[in-house]
Amino acid sequence: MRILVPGGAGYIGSHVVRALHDRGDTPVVFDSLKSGRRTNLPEASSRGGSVPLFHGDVRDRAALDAAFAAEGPFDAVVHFAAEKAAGASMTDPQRFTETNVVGSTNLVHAALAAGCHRLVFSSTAAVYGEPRRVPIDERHPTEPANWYGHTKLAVERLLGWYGRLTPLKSVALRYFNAAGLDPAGRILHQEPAATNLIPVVLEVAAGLRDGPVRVFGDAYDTPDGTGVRDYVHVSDLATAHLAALDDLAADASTAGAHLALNLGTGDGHSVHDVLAAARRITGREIPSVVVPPRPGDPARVYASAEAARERWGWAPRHSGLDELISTSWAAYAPPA
Ligand SMILES: NC(=O)c1ccc[n+]([C@@H]2O[C@H](COP(=O)([O-])OP(=O)(O)OC[C@H]3O[C@@H](n4cnc5c(N)ncnc54)[C@H](O)[C@@H]3O)[C@@H](O)[C@H]2O)c1
Ligand SMILES: O=c1ccn([C@@H]2O[C@H](COP(=O)(O)OP(=O)(O)O[C@H]3O[C@H](CO)[C@H](O)[C@H](O)[C@H]3O)[C@@H](O)[C@H]2O)c(=O)[nH]1
Repeated sequence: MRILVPGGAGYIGSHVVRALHDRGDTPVVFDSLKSGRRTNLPEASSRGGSVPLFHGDVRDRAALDAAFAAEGPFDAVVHFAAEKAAGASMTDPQRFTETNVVGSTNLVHAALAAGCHRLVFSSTAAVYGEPRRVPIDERHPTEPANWYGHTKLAVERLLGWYGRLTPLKSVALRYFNAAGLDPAGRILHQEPAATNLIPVVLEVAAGLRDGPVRVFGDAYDTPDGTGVRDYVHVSDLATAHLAALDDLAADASTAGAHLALNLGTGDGHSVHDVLAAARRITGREIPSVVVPPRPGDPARVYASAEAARERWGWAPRHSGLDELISTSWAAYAPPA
C-alpha cells in the first residue's frame, strides 16, 4: 500500500513509518518538522530505499493538495500531525485548534478530493477526561479535561459523521501513555522539551536536565500514593496501525464507517515504579523529590484494550516496564 503519513517524522509516526517500510508498504511522510526529525526516517540501504519526506504544514490546504498530486495516489492516510502538550492547550488554544482541528479537516478534505477514502487517526486517552471508572473502555463517557482532548474528540466526531456522509472510512486509535523506542535501536528520538515522565526521568539520569525528578504528588489513592498510568510501547502502537490499515482495506462496508479503539495494556505503573525501574536499568542514582500534584492529573488511568484484541488479535508485546525504559534509554545514554 502507498500511505501518506502526516506527522510521520515525529516520535510515534516514525515508528509506524518504519513498520510500514519493514513490511514492504510505501510510506510518504508529510511533516512541518516542528518536532519531528528527518533522522527518524529510514535512509536508503541494502534493504530498500529511503522514505520520501514532503515538507509541509497541515494548516496549508494547498500544500496538502500538492502532496496528493505529486506523491499520490495513496491507498490510505495515517495522520499523526498535531500539537500534543495538554498543558499548553490551555494557554494557547488557538494553536491547537489550527493544527489539530483545522489541519485535520484540511487533510480529510484533501484526501477526499484526491479520491483517498481510508484514514487512521491518532487520538488519545485524553478524550475521556477524569476517569469515572478503570479500566477505561470505549463506552466510558468522553469529557475531556483540557482543550487538547477536545480537539481530538472534535476530529473523531467529524470522522464519525463523514463515515456516514462521504465515502471516508476511518479508525481513531486512542493511545494511552506512549513510551519506549524501536527495540532494534534504529530510532533514537529524544523528545524536544520533554514533559512526560519517562523522558524526564531519563534526561535526569543522563545528566541532561538540572535538578531532581519532580514527583507530582504522593498522596493519591493508589498503592504507593503516586499517579498510575498505562504505558504502551510505540512498537506495539505501530502494530495496531498496521492492523487498522488492513481492516480498512478489507472492510467493504461504507455505512457508519468509523471506529474508535483504545490502545493500552490494561495495566498501570506508578511514578515510583518507573523511577525504581529506571534506576535499576540505567545504574544511575536519579534523584527525585515529591512536589504538589500537577493540576488536573487523575490518580489512575488505564485502558481496557479488549476491543482491539477482539477485533484484530492485537496484544502488546514490548510494553513491559523494563523494555519501555531500556529501549528509551538507548537515545539518552552517552556512548560507553
Ligand atoms: N506521545 C503520546 O503519549 C501520545 C498519546 C496520545 C496521542 N498522541 C498523538 O499521537 C500523535 C503523534 O504524537 P507524537 O508523540 O509522535 O508527537 P510528535 O510531536 O513527536 O509528532 C508530531 C509530528 O507532527 C509534526 N507536525 C506538528 N505540527 C504539524 C503541522 N502543522 N503540519 C505538519 N506536521 C506537523 C511534527 O513535526 C511531528 O513530526 C499526535 O497526534 C498526538 O496527539 C500522542
Ligand atoms: O515530571 C513528571 C512528569 C509526570 N509525572 C507523573 O507521571 C505520570 C505520567 O505523566 P505524563 O506527563 O508522562 O503523562 P500524562 O498521563 O499526564 O499524559 C499523557 O497521556 C495522556 C493519555 O493518557 C495524554 O495523551 C497526554 O497528552 C499525555 O501527555 C502522572 O502521574 C504525572 O503526574 C511526574 O510525577 N513528574
